[in-house]
Amino acid sequence: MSVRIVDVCEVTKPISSPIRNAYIDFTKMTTSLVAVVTDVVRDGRRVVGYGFNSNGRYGQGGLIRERFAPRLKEADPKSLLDADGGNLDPDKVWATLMSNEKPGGHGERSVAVGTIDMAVWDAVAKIAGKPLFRLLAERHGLAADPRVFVYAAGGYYYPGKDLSALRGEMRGYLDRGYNVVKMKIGGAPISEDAVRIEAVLKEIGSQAQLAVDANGRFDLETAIAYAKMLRNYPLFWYEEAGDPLDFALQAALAEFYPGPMATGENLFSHQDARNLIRYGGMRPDRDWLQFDCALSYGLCEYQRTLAMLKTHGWSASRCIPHGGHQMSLNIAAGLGLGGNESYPDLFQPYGGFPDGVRVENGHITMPDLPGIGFEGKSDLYQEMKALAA
Ligand SMILES: O=C([O-])CC(=O)C(=O)O
Ligand SMILES: [Mg+2]
Repeated sequence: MSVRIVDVCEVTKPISSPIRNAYIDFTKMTTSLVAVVTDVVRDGRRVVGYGFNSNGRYGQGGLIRERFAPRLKEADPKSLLDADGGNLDPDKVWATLMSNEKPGGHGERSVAVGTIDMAVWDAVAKIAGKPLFRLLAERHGLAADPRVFVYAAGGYYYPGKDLSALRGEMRGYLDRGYNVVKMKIGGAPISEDAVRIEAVLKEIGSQAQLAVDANGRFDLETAIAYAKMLRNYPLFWYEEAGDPLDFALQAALAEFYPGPMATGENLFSHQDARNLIRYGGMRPDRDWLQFDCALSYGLCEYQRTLAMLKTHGWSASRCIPHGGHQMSLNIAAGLGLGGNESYPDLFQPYGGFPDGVRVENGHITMPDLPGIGFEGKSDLYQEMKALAA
């Protein structure tokens, strides 16, 4: 049996809402939805792999349609296959996507490639007839753990949102089974943010822990001022204080903030991730890494990032990716990450879990669906099917 990619389709979809973090609002946010259509038939249906990019970087239709999809469609189909020709080889597909691309400058193209890569892995696992997390665990000689820690991200600035609305939002997450919640900081004066944090801490009490996210807004002086305020609270983490590429700022901050810090969602290659590990002063015993494969060249690249972390003494369990998608849930369950982000009320239908999956004590259990599991989430699959089925 041979496998052939017969089409790569893309459509750009809105994931807009009036929310705001310290850096951007999401009133015009979009995502690319991609389908990699194969000529393989499973259970009477053509195998189609699906992917989309995480929130925050907009759709990548131009790059996908003009540069990356044509490379796959023009490639010799045999050059994309694994050793026995029975499935696609994601690394060979990745190398084809990245042919004639210079090193460095990892910007939008890492999002475009990450989106296609998600669809390729979905197709590969479906052709293998397995959930992606089981396929990944097998390939790495690991035991899959379908139980994955998830936390509820939200707490955005929103027109007219007062403290009681913020508290109500957080209460809603606790009611849905989460025990870690996240809110935005840095989009208001520090005194106001301190009041917001106190209000949330009062609401969640001992039922949950709070993480805060500055979205890269602060200069060193402000990051330190916040560190001095935040260190008075037992926070789950202090996220992305300064510019994602300002490793010196991140390293300096550790002197002022003994608690856990998190960053990495805006680093888009294993080389950028390596620079954070080399120069960012991140502490493998307490800090968290948030690289998101759907923004950073996909799972092929994420596996290189995990290998790099290992050589630097970091455990995969320190990774809790940004993005709230099922792709990272599979990586977490298959490769032993520390968990995954989730946005219970945002970016639908792309984020979240298959229908019927519930959060219990801050964890979900992955159902055994072939591929990434998108077919188990009916509102999402509806959009995917409309693109290609
Ligand atoms: O607001 C955003 O851009 C999303 C974000 O940082 C997160 O989920 O950590
Ligand atoms: Mg963040």
